[in-house]
Order: sequence, then structure tokens, then C-alpha cells
Amino acid sequence: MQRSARKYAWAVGLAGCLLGCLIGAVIGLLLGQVVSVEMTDRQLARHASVVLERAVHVAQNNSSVLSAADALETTPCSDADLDALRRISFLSEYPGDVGRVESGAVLCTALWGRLPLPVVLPPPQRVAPNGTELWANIPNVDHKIITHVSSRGNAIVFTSPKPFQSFQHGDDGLATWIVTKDHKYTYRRLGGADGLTLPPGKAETSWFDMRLYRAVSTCSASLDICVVASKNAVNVLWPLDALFASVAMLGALSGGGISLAAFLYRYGSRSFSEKIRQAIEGGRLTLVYQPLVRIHDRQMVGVEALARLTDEYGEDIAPDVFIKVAEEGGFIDRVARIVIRTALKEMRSRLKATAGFHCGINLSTGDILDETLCDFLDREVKSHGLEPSQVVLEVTERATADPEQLIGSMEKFRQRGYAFYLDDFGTGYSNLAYLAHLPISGIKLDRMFTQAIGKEAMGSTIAENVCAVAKALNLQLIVEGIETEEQAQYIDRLSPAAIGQGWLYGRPVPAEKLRK
Ligand SMILES: Nc1nc2c(ncn2[C@@H]2O[C@H](COP(=O)(O)O[C@H]3[C@@H](O)[C@H](n4cnc5c(=O)[nH]c(N)nc54)O[C@@H]3COP(=O)(O)O)[C@@H](O)[C@H]2O)c(=O)[nH]1
Repeated sequence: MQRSARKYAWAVGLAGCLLGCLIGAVIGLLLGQVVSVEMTDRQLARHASVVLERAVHVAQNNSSVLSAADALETTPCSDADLDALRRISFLSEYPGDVGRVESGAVLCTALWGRLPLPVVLPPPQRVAPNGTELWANIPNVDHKIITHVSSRGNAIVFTSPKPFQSFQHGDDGLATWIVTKDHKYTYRRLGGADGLTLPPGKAETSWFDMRLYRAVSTCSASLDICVVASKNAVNVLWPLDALFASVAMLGALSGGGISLAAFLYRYGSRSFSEKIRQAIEGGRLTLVYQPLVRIHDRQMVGVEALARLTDEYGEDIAPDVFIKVAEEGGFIDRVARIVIRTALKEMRSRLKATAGFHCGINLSTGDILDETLCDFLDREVKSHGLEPSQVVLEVTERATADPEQLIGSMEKFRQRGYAFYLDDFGTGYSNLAYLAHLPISGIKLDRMFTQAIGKEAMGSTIAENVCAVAKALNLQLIVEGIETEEQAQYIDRLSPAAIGQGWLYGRPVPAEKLRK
């Protein structure tokens, strides 16, 4: 009797244990799923706020460009007017081009000068409360590569897609929709957001809704702009085979707790800027190198060093996101110094071995104005036994500093033997008069024009004009974003001395993977 009672107690205890494990494991898996979904929501919220911040900046920038152009007292499209438009464009952060409209037709732009024939615009797709007329993806205008246009008074701005390019790739399945609050006017869809149709107010997926499709929206308090970001969360419940399921279940409870703790730590109170600063200081800034190739004979003549940053969990942070945060947070000088030191160290043997080989380094405007950077660069170049002529500094055409001050600082570098390439050519002020004054040795045609070769009449025309400008001013032409043979051959016919950069010749790779 006693023995059977003991047996019974054991059986009940064992069953109780198993049931406890099972319940614990199920709770663990559910917890894991909650954490996965919650992490996705956090990632989406962070992404949406970065995109919203960028969209608001672009809109504010366009608005001030329109106001400045509208306030000019010059005769529209006169030489003085075009010069003033180019100056406005040069000083602004984002516009692709600025021009004049009359009776619904574009007459001239800073980039194109006076158009031979006015380009008639379709009726505006939206009129903002301040009277600004808006178009997205205008069909009948030659500027096919420019997707968003705004106009007020007799001024018009063609927004470059550049500020949004880094959000375009849809890495991690992220889709982004930039839209008005009433969701009737779409500014942009990025990263495969074509199917995203939920109105922002209803786009939010509630925390208790465990469906894998997640959507988060955020709207500007001051402007009529919302961003909806969406993706599919990771499903921790499927697919799992029986063995894996049992192991996963046993681990799930503790795993859930650990991931929750990690998650809470990761998304804790530190600001995004602080996280980026810590990632940089924590040695997580690395470099990849993209070949620069003479198009005519495919000889590699140099490389461009491109910065990469990962957070403490190994996730990539896009360069134009962390570069902007570092510029705004006042620690871009650290980025520049780490990039210079690492690039010279990693490229030293190649630079020494190959005559005429150079390493391109991107500098922000703040770096060029930084009075101590030139000495730092000199010290690094000397300590590696290199020559300043082997370093080419790339400065973006959309520089925000006062042109005179910028030119003065660039001169200082040039006197020490460093050359400058003007990056992203075609997306900024594009004023030939300024170009002639800048102490540069080369211009890099922005990839949005290269990628329009063979597709868009305007893209090819720009490429042709830029080749002619480079030749006339005796500047080295570097063509970015060459992805196809057709593009390479087209440029080779126009400018046999051009240098090409793009996926056709090689993607950016770590130093050890760079082709010989
Ligand atoms: N101030 C600093 N800015 C930096 C530094 N490192 C990078 N950057 C700037 O960030 C922007 C984005 O750069 P990245 O994502 O590295 O993109 C580069 C290439 O990957 C991309 N590329 C090159 N070829 C192709 C192509 O064929 N197709 C395609 N879709 N993309 C291509 O272009 C970027 C290089 O651009 P650029 O610098 O304009 O030559 C970028 O603006 C960087 O400048 C840094 O250390 N400091």
C-alpha cells in the first residue's frame, strides 16, 4: 500500500515537472515571439523617425530655397537670375535643381540654364496650405529622373532622390512610405513599399497584436508629412522540427528572459547619437574599398575608402545615416581621423607598390574647415612613408559652408599637395562659375545620372555635358555608379580618359578582398 502510494506520488511529481517544463517552454516561446515582434516594432519606430527627420529637413530646405528664389528681384532667367539661383542652390543642403516657372511651364533652371523650349508641367497633384504646389513622378517632363517637384510663386525646386537613397534598398525587408497625413499624396515609396496602402493613422500594429506583419507610423508635428515603416517580424514558432522544437522549448524560457534583458539594455535610454558615438569609439568603424578603374583599359588606378559602422549587435548602420548624425553631433572629426589612419595603414603597401595609385577619402565640410586636420593628415601620410599626391580628398558638391571659407580651407590642403575631387557632381549647385574657382582636380558624376544612361534622355544629356565640362576645365572625370557594360562604353566614347567606379568593376570590399 505504502509502496503504491510512493509510486503514485512519483508519477504525479514527474507529470507535474513535465507539465511545468511544458508550460514554461510554451511561455518562453511566446515570450520570444513577443520580444521578436517588439524588437521589430522598435526597429521600425527608429527607422521611421530617421526617415521622417530626413523628409522634414528636405521639405524645410525646399521651402527656404523656394522663398529665397521667389524673393529675388532679378529678371527671371536672366544671367544674373541664374547666377543667384545657383548660389541659393549651392548654399542649400538638399535640392537637385532650382528654376523658374511661368504659366505652368519651366523656363530655366540653375543646372540647365535657359531651356530651348519651355517644359510644360501637368496640373499640380497637391497644393500645400502655404500655396506650394507639389508633384511626385511627373510624367511629361524631361526631368524624368527627378521624382518630386515643388513650386511657389515663379520658383520651382526639383528634389534630388539622393537624400533618400540609403533608405531605398529595403534591407531587412524594410518598406517605407512617406505620405501626407490624409494619406492622399505620396511623397515617396522606398524599399518595396509599393503594396503599402494603410493610412498612417491606422497603420500602427498594436503591441498585443502578434501578427508578423508589423507597421509603425510617425507624423511631423509641424508639417504635413507622415512616415509609415513596415516589415515582417521574425517568427520564432515556425519552422521547427521535433528535435529542434524540444531543444528550443527547453531553451526558450531562459532564452526569452535573456533576450528580453538584452533587448531592454539595447533599446535603453541611450540616444541614437550617443550609440553611434560609442560604436565609433568602440572600434566598430571599419573601412571597405571600392576600385577606381580607368574605363578605357580597365586598369585599377586607385580606390575610394568607404566607412562602415555596426552597432554592438553587429547590425549595419547606413553610412549616410551615421555620417549625418556624427556631423550634427559634432564628432565627425573622430570619423575623419579614424578613416584617414585606417585607410593609409590598410592601403600602404598598395600605394607604395603602384606608381600613380591613389586612395580617395571622403571628408565632410566640417573636416575641411577643421584647422587641425591638415596637420593630422600630413603626420599620418609621413608616418606611412607616403606622398600627399597619393591621397585624394572627396568633398561633396552639396557642401553647406560659405563658399569663400570653404575654398580658402581647401587651398590649404592643396598647397600641401593633396588633390580634391568634387563628389556627387550634378546633385548640388552645378554652377560652372563656382566650379572654375574651386581648387579641385576632378569631378565625380553622381550615379543617378550614370544610371539614367540608355534609359532617360536627360541622364545621357547630363553625362555628355559633364564630360564636356571636365574637358573644358581640364579636370579628371570620374563616373560613379557604373553597373553595366553599356554605361561604361557610352562614357568611354565620350571621354576616353575617364575613371569609372561602380559595381561593374567591383563592389566596396575589405582591404584583404580587394582585387590585385
Ligand atoms: N564624410 C564621410 N562620408 C562617407 C564616408 N564613407 C562613406 N561616406 C558617404 O556615405 C555615403 C554612402 O556611401 P556608401 O553607402 O558607402 O555608398 C557608396 C558606394 O557603395 C555606392 N556605389 C558605388 N558604386 C555603385 C554602383 O555601381 N551602384 C550603386 N547603386 N551604388 C554604388 O556609392 C557610394 C559612393 O559614393 P561617393 O562617396 O559619392 O563616391 C556616400 O555619400 C559616401 O560619400 C566617410 O568616411 N566620410
